[in-house]
Amino acid sequence: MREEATAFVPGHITGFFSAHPAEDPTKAGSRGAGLTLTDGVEVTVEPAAGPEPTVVLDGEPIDVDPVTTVLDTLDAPARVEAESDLPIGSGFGVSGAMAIGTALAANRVFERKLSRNELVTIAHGAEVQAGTGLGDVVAQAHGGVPIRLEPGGPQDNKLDAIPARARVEYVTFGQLSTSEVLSGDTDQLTAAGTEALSRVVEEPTLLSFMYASRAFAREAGLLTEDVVGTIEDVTAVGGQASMAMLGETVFALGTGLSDAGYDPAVCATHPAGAVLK
Ligand SMILES: Nc1ncnc2c1ncn2[C@@H]1O[C@H](COP(=O)(O)OP(=O)(O)O)[C@@H](O)[C@H]1O
Ligand SMILES: CC(C)(COP(=O)(O)O)[C@@H](O)C(=O)O
Repeated sequence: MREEATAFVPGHITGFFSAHPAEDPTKAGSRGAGLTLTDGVEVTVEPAAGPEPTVVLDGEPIDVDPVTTVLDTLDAPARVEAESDLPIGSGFGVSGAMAIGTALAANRVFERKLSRNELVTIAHGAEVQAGTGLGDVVAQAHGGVPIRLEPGGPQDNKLDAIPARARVEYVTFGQLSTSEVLSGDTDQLTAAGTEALSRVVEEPTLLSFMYASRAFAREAGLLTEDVVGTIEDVTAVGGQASMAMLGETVFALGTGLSDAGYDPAVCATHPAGAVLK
């Protein structure tokens, strides 16, 4: 057994998505598109001192169901320490990042000898089962600007990508519970997500991704006053912004938010996917 291993996982902002439930959580998931980010989560795994696993995020103990499930599945009694550039619960896929980072690092520390696809499948299934996400894990494993054409883990889904990179700015106003939204009626959201995906498939550019994301945000009925006002401010100065699903967060390409007078966090699209360091 190794002493410890660390993985870096990019954050993932979903612009739009449709929900595709299935009995088997490794086959369930979402279609959609989003941006993976150079801001992300660094996850370090070491054997736990006692029999109980512990999970710590930015110095505070935390319960993240998908992480517990990943540790159980890998039979890895571990201490997981995560450092995040991004807030949890605000649409950046932090729970998914912790799940896949834990899977990659625990596989190494406990010498489980699973393949990358097997580890991504475990993390994806754990995230879907917990209701904390549907497509973040596979997007975060891929990197870039992934288009999720078919739902599910790596054995079932189909991914493409927008061949582009960009500076990304974001501001967060608060949290939105992904599991609450996903456990409600998702019909309207899925209809809007399907329409948005067909636009981006027809024209896989960042600009069409932003148009499709804004239309989705409007139609999905999830906008808050702060989010609407901020998107309008960016539009007024000729920028491109939309809402990060599912969080009270606005993201913009280039200098959209700073041009509109905000003081955003700044990063870029991530060129690769989750990696062991
Ligand atoms: N202080 C906290 N704030 C938000 N989520 C928390 C907190 N502590 C634990 N959690 C858990 O973390 C997960 C966050 O999932 P989610 O809302 O999908 O976030 P993200 O958008 O970052 O993936 C949930 O399982 C939630 O129960
Ligand atoms: C939008 C969401 C269902 C949740 O994303 P988050 O709140 O960041 O966990 C995502 O997993 C997706 O399928 O696109």
